[in-house]
Amino acid sequence: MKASAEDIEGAFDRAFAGLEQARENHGTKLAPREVGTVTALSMGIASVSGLPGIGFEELIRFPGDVFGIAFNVDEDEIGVVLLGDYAHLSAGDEVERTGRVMDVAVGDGLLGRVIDALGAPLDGGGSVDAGERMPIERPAAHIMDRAPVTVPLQTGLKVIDALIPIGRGQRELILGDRQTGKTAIAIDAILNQRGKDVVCVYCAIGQRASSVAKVVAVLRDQGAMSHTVVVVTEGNEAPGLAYIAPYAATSIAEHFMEAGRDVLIVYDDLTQHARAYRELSLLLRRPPGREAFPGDIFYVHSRLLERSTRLRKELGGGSLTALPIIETEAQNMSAYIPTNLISITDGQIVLSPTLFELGVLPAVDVGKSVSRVGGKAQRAAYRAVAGDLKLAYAQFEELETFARFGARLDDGTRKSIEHGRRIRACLNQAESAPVPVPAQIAILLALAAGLLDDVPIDRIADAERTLRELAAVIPAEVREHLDTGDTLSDEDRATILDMARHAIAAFLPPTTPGTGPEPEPGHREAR
Ligand SMILES: Nc1ncnc2c1ncn2[C@@H]1O[C@H](COP(=O)(O)OP(=O)(O)OP(=O)(O)O)[C@@H](O)[C@H]1O
Repeated sequence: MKASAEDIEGAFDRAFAGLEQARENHGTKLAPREVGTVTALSMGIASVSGLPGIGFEELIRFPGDVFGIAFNVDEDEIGVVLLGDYAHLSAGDEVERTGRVMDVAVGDGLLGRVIDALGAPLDGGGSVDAGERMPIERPAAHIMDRAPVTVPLQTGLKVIDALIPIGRGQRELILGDRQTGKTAIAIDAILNQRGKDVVCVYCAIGQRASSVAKVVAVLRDQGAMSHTVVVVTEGNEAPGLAYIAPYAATSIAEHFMEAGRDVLIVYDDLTQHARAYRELSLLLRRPPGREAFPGDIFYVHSRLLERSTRLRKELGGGSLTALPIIETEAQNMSAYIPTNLISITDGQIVLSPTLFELGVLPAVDVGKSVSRVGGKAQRAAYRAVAGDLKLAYAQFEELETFARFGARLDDGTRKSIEHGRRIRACLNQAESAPVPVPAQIAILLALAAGLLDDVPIDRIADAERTLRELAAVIPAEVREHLDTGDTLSDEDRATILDMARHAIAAFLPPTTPGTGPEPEPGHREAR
């Protein structure tokens, strides 16, 4: 006898009811499990078939708890970026959809920790105690949720705080050839946030383990780890990890920002990030463009850096300041990645190997460096002297070339060169030795007033140190004005200059009675 449609339907209903009963009896939930198969493997990439419902950037689980991100989603094959050691995988392995995108642990529990791009601890300090997880890719804050950059982020480096100031919420690129002190500048900026309620995230991308260990040791020795999270991917790891590291680090930083805190993030460096992405794209057979980078490399970096901002007061008023680092080759700032990043960021600090060799440290090329929004955030006391100093320094850099040829110089030119030399010497600064604001102001005021012009150049370093120490004895009410960022009154300025004049007197050359030292007629008194 043939079964009627009703009979078949009834049989299905009974079967489902049975299943439902079984589920209830066992207290379990039935969930579909979508599995596919690995069809091919190459360096850090797997091709997978049999997952028709997969979403873009969905996380896929491979055997041995290795995860991968669905990057190329085609009709019958998926290109997956592997996040971890893939040596044990082979074609034919079964993979499983997870139904979620890549996320990372965030929260206060991460402070003081060194973790990898997946959030696993690398410092041997036990599991990471984090309250929440956040996706690594998140939309940047809406334009109406952003506030203007008006609060300075002091780096403790005189040359930057005075001439290329950075504001909270700004993105300032650090670029230079290899071994020109790029990392040193970023680390000094982190060290200077001690006791200032600024959380720092240092993201090392594709670096040597020894370099990262050195940075972590400096942060630890100098007491800066308590406010810092370090996210690390090493050069020998899967390129997928290097690719996700800055996004994961940004989510960690954003969590603090959204809780109303000020955050500083350092990406060291995005050249390695771009190379990792190029490697992945070429393996995924995406068409190469300029310098073999894929066409969307600009978008990769712009969507990362757009997440740095300052939020409106109603949203907590937190900020995320980014210091991305880029390595140039033979000072070529017009290569693809440097030009992209220069156009994405709000300014750049350019480091010069020539200055580095001359012992001008930090080797900042002031002429090529710029901060497009930081000027508005700079403290008034700096602003009063920064313009004159920058002009005098730029003039000096131009004239210095002539002086090298041994040309005969007129008095005015010679004076400008001597003044410029003293500015350069005073802006010199050792590594890991940030200078507090009052000390910086004392030095800059003395410089702008020409007080140091008669000090022999070989004694400038000592005179600068004396001025730095002077900051400790500046009267409390003047210090208060310096700390709050108020405009310095004429009296405040006169007090500081008087103290500086006395302190510097010890470094002036001995003069025959009645002949000097003259009160530098060529120089303007500080306003
Ligand atoms: N202000 C400074 N005073 C003295 N030494 C410095 C200073 N800044 C950097 N250095 C030294 O210069 C060297 C290079 O510095 P750093 O590692 O920061 O450069 P980098 O450009 O980040 O290098 P890489 O290209 O390897 O990333 C280091 O040995 C560092 O100690």
